[in-house]
Amino acid sequence: MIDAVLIDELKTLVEPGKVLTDADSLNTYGKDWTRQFAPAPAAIVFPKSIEEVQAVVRWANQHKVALVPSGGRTGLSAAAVAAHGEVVVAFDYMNRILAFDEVDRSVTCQPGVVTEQLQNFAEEKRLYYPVDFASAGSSQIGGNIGTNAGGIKVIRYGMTRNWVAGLKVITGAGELLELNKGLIKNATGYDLRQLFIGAEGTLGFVVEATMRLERQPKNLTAMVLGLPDFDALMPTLHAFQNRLDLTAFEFFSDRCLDKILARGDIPAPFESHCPFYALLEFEALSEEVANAALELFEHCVEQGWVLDGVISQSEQQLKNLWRLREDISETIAPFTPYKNDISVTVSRVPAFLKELDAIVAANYPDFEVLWYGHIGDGNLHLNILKPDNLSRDEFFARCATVNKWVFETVERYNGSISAEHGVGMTKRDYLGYSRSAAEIACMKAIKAVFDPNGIMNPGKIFV
Ligand SMILES: O=C(O)CC[C@@H](O)C(=O)O
Ligand SMILES: [Zn+2]
Repeated sequence: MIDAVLIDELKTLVEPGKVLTDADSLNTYGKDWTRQFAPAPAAIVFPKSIEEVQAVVRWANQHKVALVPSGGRTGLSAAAVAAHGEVVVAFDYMNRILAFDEVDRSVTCQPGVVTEQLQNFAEEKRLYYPVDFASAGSSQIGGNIGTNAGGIKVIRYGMTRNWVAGLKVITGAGELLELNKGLIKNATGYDLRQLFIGAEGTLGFVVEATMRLERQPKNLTAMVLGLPDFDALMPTLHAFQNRLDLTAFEFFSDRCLDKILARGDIPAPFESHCPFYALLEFEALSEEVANAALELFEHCVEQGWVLDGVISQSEQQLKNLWRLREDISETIAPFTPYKNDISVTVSRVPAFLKELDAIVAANYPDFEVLWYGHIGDGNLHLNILKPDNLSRDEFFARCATVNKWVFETVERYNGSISAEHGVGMTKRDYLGYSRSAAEIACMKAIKAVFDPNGIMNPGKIFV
């Protein structure tokens, strides 16, 4: 347990007022969006420089105090939750863009830079930061790197990992490492940068990141298609992918759409009611491309894969169509959803989905089950909504009993029990379904190298 003397010592390492211990701050900074674990940090510290982060980590080593990193707190796996008296290191005051290089097309950021801030900065430079998701307005670059954030454009641009050109980190041992230094080519042995991406702060803290930028997409155009069943999804994806370079291929069920439309602020895509919807996006670079999209639509209708559809004709329509998909997570949040974020290779999605849907239907006959996700990446989000008559604990306990069947299916399909939300505390006990015992032993050994005293976000990913 951390006593007042230790907290006073911590206060000397940062600027005045940058250690908070009031109940409100502990509650706010001690949790992420999972809301599944009660936050109980001992203090929140806000460093303003690399040197201050380093001093905090050294102090934590000296006194064996556990540290939890905190960014935009939009995570969905409880990786940034401090539930056991840890000190939370929040990067809100390290939120500046430090440098831009137009030749390298790179931008150097402090970890607290908000994703949207980077996206807007890139736009000002007539470039593009392509990692995007609904929480881009709050999530921070440090957290995106810690979780290797994915989102809605992965089919074309890949995960955050693809965009990290260099990192400065403070390891759990308190050392500053400068990893890869923005290079494209660097064949000098182990690429330690990659270890810190997706490590959920268990090896050290990212204190600076050089991110790559891309050319801006031109004339982005979205289509929302209504589909009769799951089976129509993959042939539709293949048909479009064969002729168009897609920037997104997402899907959601009618139940998701019902929840969105019930808000009353987003128009329905079209009148027909369909069991499933796909949202695809491409750059309409020429009339030929636009015509190809329409031909593909007609082809899919003829094949019986698509029942109805709409194509965006303006920037506003593009935005509205995207909201049908992007706003699902936030819209269903008040229904206390039980979440699963799973993936398999794209070719295995149809069989996998069928098996899972049967498991879910058999085990949750009285629950409302919502399917959506990044189907073009093989990534499904399964959300189960809590019925009013069940307590939160009862509901989560019932969902957890079915996890075993879901994860066994994931394992049989060589899939992942966490496609893009990370492991944190929510998936920790299930890691063995996706990683072998030998792999987990290697991961633990790696952690011991960078974090010999086990102070960096302990209890996340594995115990
Ligand atoms: O809340 C979820 O289950 C998914 C959130 C996010 O990854 C999304 O794709 O909308
Ligand atoms: Zn997602």
